[in-house]
Amino acid sequence: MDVWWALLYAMLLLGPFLLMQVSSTFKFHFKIFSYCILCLTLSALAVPVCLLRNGGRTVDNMRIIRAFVRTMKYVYGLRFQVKGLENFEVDGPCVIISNHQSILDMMGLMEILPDRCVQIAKKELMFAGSVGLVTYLGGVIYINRKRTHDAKSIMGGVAQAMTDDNLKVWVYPEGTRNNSGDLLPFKKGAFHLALQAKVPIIPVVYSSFTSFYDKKKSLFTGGTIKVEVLPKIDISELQEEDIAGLTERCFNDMRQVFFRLSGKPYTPIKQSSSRQ
Ligand SMILES: CCCCC/C=C\C/C=C\CCCCCCCC(=O)SCCNC(=O)CCNC(=O)[C@H](O)C(C)(C)COP(=O)(O)OP(=O)(O)OC[C@H]1O[C@@H](n2cnc3c(N)ncnc32)[C@H](O)[C@@H]1OP(=O)(O)O
Ligand SMILES: CCCCCCCC/C=C\CCCCCCCC(=O)OC[C@@H](O)COP(=O)(O)O
Repeated sequence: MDVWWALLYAMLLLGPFLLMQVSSTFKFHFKIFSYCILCLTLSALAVPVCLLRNGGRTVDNMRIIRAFVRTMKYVYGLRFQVKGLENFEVDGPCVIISNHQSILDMMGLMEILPDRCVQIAKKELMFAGSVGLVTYLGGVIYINRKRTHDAKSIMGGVAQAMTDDNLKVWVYPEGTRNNSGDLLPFKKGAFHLALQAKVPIIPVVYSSFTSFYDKKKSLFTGGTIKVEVLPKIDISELQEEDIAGLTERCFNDMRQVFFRLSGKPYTPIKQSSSRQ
């Protein structure tokens, strides 16, 4: 009999806790699901607007996509505090690099996206229904990350297009989403691209999402994201052999700003020693 009483007490004590856990996990997944549905719906609305305004695949469609995506932050209670936007005022093309934490980054990207700017994306995005179609219409450049050789040759073509069509290119040098509260070591594609196109690099840093968005804790609430556009880095004097140093410099500079914006103490590490 005592065992039954003990079980009853345990259920009464643990029940609400378990229910809360289940409901917070459910709420998290529901919010992510709703985000995807919203992206698919807005993309489906944006596609005909892009086609009617600009006829087909062109970077001019990015202005339309940007206008649609900028409305999404209100749905999720996100605010952006942006500093250094004047650093985007460069004459002609450039490579923009930024940290990548989650699919929510699309809102931060579109919040500050300069005109005539396309992004480098994994090719899988092309098959994401209306989202894939709208990214195609906006001029997004797709790469196959599993085939380094193909990715490199596509990036080579991009360097030429940047100067021919006066394009800015946005690259996530971490190469994947990373919500760990730190930066992943940078891949080198963005730096080769800047050197091949002979254009400056503009780093952009977003503060850590972990206080309001954390997959492991099923946390997704509203919050403020601090964004800083850093001064351009001139690469005109650099050669191929300087790429490792340039990558390291950008990684360290951005990591330092990332920790400052996220209100966390900075501890230096070497990008090469943090490679996985
Ligand atoms: C209307 C409502 C809409 C709703 C919302 C929807 C969408 C919004 C619309 C539009 C926005 C779309 C935004 C999409 C964002 C998507 C983000 C992503 O998909 S991130 C993932 C894809 N991106 C990347 O991977 C970019 C970063 N990666 C790289 O740059 C890589 O370097 C690489 C080119 C992919 C190669 O990968 P690898 O793993 O092999 O990298 P390494 O850096 O280790 O390089 C190996 C070796 O090669 C040398 N190298 C690299 N690049 C080059 C080059 N271009 N030329 C010559 N050599 C190169 C490098 O130096 C290494 O050699 P070594 O070690 O000797 O130095
Ligand atoms: C009929 C087909 C239906 C397909 C349904 C697809 C569902 C997806 C719908 C909406 C997703 C909205 C995502 C917005 C764009 C996100 C871009 C992005 O952040 O990609 C992640 C990529 O940077 C890195 O990928 P990994 O972290 O390496 O993985």
